[in-house]
Amino acid sequence: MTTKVENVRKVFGDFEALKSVSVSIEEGEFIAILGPSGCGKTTLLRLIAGFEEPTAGSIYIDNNLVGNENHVKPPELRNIGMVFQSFALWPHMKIYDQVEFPIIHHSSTPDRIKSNRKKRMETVLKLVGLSDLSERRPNELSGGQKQRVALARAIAHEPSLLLMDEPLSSLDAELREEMRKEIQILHRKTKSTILYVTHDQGEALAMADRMVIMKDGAIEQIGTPEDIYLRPNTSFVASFVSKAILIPGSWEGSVFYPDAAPDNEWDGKCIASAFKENGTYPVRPDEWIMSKKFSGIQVVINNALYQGREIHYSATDQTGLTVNMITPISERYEIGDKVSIQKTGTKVVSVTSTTAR
Ligand SMILES: Nc1ncnc2c1ncn2[C@@H]1O[C@H](COP(=O)(O)OP(=O)(O)OP(=O)(O)O)[C@@H](O)[C@H]1O
Repeated sequence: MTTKVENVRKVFGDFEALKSVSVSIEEGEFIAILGPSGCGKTTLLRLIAGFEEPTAGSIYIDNNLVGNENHVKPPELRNIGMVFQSFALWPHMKIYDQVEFPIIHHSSTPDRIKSNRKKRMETVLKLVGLSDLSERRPNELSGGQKQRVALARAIAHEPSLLLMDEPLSSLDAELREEMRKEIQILHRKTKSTILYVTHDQGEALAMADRMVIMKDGAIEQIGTPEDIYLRPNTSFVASFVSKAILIPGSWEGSVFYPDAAPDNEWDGKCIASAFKENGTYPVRPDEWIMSKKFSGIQVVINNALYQGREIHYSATDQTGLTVNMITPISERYEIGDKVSIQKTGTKVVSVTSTTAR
């Protein structure tokens, strides 16, 4: 019962919004699609939903061909549920009727649900905590409650695939956090397959079983959150997801020598070949250590943001490269301080310095 996108291309006029995208989603998986604005996330979701026709390639849901350049099965005949960023609720309809709508009208709704409609409605409304509000209309609900109606409507007919397009983007930070948890609980309870579009890396890292990282209409990397965060395959994934900076230097096998501190040796066994080919090493802000006592890349601190448990420093090296660092609160430096920075795990070369604090 997988969903498969095979070599799907989508062209609008003379603009190629998707360039031969392929991805296979297993039953019950939570997949987050992450990428900058305009990279084709929504287009991919709309193609899977059946709102768009592929220019080339094929889409399969539950092993059935649902779309290619000659044939597009309409959304209501695909076994899917959808949640949009705008909620898309009908203003004059009671919550109960909104949630019941797909059970009655989707031809893919299983007969056991159609014939036990009342029971299913009780279950779904309870699952999203709306049992007491079902007689209300959308204008009588808060943002979070409306979001839950949209979720309930999307899952009521037990779709095999749930498509969510930035479903939390119109909620404030607190509600967003709460709804994130609810979606995760819902996923665990319903075991539905979820395709979740977002451009919030924290959200994707926290929620997904696997992440699909897109750029310019193509997939850059597919992997678990840990793979993507710790072992990016491309410069784009390293900087977009992990906020890594690419340090220039030279590679000898799996050892890296940064240009700015060539006596330092960085272990690069887990670094992808793309970085070895372009002579860089990706370092995340939390991977730096700073000191006046060891030899490393010399930088001058130009900004320090106190964040309670940690400090976010920004510093510039002699070439003008700006490095962002997150360090424990115990390490305090002033703006204008000259310090050495090294990647954690590097063999430390001590220097005798009278300026050491
Ligand atoms: N119907 C259309 N006609 C022409 N161009 C379109 C159409 N739909 C999308 N595009 C273009 O295709 C590209 C991908 O759009 P899409 O909405 O998929 O991006 P996105 O990654 O979801 O972006 P965002 O995060 O801003 O929602 C964009 O450049 C967009 O302008």
